[in-house]
Amino acid sequence: MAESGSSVEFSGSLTSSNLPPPRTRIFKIIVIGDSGVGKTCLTYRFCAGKFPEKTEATIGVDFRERLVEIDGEKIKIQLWDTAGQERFRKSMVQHYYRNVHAVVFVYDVTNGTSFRSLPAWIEECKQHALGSEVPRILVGNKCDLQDSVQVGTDVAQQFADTHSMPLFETSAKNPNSQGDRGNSDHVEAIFLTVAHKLKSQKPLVLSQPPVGSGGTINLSKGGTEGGEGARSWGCSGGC
Ligand SMILES: Nc1nc2c(ncn2[C@@H]2O[C@H](COP(=O)(O)OP(=O)(O)OP(=O)(O)O)[C@@H](O)[C@H]2O)c(=O)[nH]1
Repeated sequence: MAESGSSVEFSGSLTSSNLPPPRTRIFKIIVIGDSGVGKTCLTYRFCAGKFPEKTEATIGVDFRERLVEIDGEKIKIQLWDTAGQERFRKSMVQHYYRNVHAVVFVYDVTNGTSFRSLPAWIEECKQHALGSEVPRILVGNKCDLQDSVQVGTDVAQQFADTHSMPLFETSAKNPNSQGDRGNSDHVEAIFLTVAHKLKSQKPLVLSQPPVGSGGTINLSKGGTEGGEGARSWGCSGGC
């Protein structure tokens, strides 16, 4: 299959037997926020269908993907789980801000500092040409820890409105903890909502996640179990 931008020479007549298979669209969604807010758990929850038994701080970026079918079309949702710790992210930043279709900002409802960091994360996205024209959502995670909540829904909703983002409060650990959601999986609904929005916007097709021209893609990171298609990307040297 040709990569985007290259041409394919084709001779002979096109019949249903020699037509190339339809390409699967890939939506690249980056997940951003302070260290420990639950980005790995949320992405794992969506791609592997469960809460990971243990996680370690993400180094560089991990990506997980899941094939879904929306209105009869198979779509690959690729979630890029970025490192929250500055020391683990700076070499990779250029890589994960390329060809992004949507951004998910995450804070921890039990950690006011993670909420107050959001303007800085929004600013970093803007500096990489990801402003309000790119679909963005705000997720308040760890709602299962009801006795420790520091960031109320009203203040979060006000922030989301100011930045024209929908707000979702959820829990990667107990995704059914939202009373109004009954037995449905709230984490699932959040990412599928983003995918529906992207599908209606007919975004770019990517054949593969972009691999940086410089540096080494390092397929090693302990700690998290992989979801469907889970890979871990660390980058060393010249990234
Ligand atoms: N109670 C509860 N704990 C959670 C939830 N989501 C994540 N955690 C816990 O929070 C800790 C950090 O979760 P991670 O998913 O590794 O956080 P992260 O944002 O990926 O962190 P970095 O990789 O350092 O950026 C882990 O101990 C998780 O088990 C949740 O919804 N509820």
